[in-house]
Amino acid sequence: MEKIIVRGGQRLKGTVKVEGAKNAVLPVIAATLLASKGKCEILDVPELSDVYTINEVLRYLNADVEFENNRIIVDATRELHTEAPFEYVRKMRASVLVMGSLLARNGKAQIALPGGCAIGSRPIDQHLKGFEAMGAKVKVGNGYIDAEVDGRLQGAKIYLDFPSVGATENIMMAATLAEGTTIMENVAKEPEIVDLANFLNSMGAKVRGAGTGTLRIEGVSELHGCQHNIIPDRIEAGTFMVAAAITGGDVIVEGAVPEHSSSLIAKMEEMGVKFEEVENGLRVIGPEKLKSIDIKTMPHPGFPTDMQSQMMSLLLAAEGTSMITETVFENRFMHVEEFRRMNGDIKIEGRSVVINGPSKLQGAEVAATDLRAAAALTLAGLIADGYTRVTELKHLDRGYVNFHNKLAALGADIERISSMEQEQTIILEQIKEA
Ligand SMILES: CC(=O)N[C@H]1[C@@H](OP(=O)(O)OP(=O)(O)OC[C@H]2O[C@@H](n3ccc(=O)[nH]c3=O)[C@H](O)[C@@H]2O)O[C@H](CO)[C@@H](O)[C@@H]1O
Ligand SMILES: C=C(OP(=O)(O)O)C(=O)O
Repeated sequence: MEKIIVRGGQRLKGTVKVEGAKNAVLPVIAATLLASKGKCEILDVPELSDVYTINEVLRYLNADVEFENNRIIVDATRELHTEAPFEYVRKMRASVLVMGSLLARNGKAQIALPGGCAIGSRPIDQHLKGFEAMGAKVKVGNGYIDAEVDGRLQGAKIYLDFPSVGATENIMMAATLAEGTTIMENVAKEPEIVDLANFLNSMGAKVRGAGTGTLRIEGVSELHGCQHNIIPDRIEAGTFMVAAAITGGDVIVEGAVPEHSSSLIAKMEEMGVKFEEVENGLRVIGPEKLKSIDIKTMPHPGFPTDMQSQMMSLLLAAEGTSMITETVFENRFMHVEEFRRMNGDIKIEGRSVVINGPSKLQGAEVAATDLRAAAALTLAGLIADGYTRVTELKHLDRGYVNFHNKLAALGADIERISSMEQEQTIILEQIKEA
């Protein structure tokens, strides 16, 4: 079983470069299915397992996909198939994002029901409500969602009950080829929504209002290929900001876009972390003592749920009592038990956790419960006494490229092992040291 083994105590220093954003590239790849003419070229693509999975979904749907050197070329000009089966959707929920494109291109889509996951039940009712408003007939049965429209989708007025990122993206993609204008209200405002809208517009779509609460999409009759650079990953950037802060380090996070991380930066500044804008990124300087704060996760521009577990690591190191309230996902505290195994003083109270810091963290074997938890437990390991072993790295690989190597380059004492033999060598070293 693969593990990350990290020994705490090193102050991080140096420069780390962030990759293209996972949550931007997945919808952009799904949107390439809309191009019935020409190829799409996507640059700054991170080499993540999720990217390989969505590429497989596209190939299954009869598109050609080449992926090399952080560049993807998609040719989706042939007639497309209409089904995304469970074997892909189970691996990665974002596979449902092909539904809007398929409905718009083919008038038909069959997608396996995604089901729940480690962070909550994650229904897709808002996606389906949007497709129905545009004239699709949606049936759910035998583990599949079947959506079909007679002729073209029709522009509609759609109000989302919650600013869901996935529903905003899926409906926006479908609306680009609809007849007439679609107005979407209470939509998500994440930077990844803006990136997708920019990509669609480069393909010939007419999407206005991305980044605000209302989107206006004038349908066009066809879309073509184009070239697009993916925005930097604000969650990976934020994870390295926390790595710098938790170790009292001094790190330049190259590619970090301050406006994409303003809530995170504001909360870390409240804790005493210093930020300096530098060319191409942000310098992050950790203080000697971190102050406790309260956090509530919210849709953008509120505090991102995808940084909640990493901030939990940081708050474990802060002086005093902090509270984190999770409002986006109903079950995103699975990592709390793992932090407790490291001697973290955390209590769950409904949708909040109370953290009494600073905890004297101890190395332990801990299991990642989702991709951000994998990163967060590794961050805690950077300051824990002794060795921390993080398992279930398949989660980490969904969202981070070369995480351990990037931390090692900043001075962390960390390695990733893939065999019992390697682990035994490390245990022998530990025994010798003790
Ligand atoms: C690939 C991708 O971009 N993933 C991100 C995306 O996930 P995702 O797009 O799945 O997240 P949503 O914004 O849709 O979900 C937020 C909340 O809305 C609920 N909901 C959503 C849709 C729906 O039809 N009905 C409904 O009830 C969900 O169960 C959840 O509680 O945004 C999340 C919120 O910022 C991030 O944590 C994920 O990293
Ligand atoms: C929850 C996340 O992603 P996904 O929606 O792909 O599960 C995440 O990136 O933290």
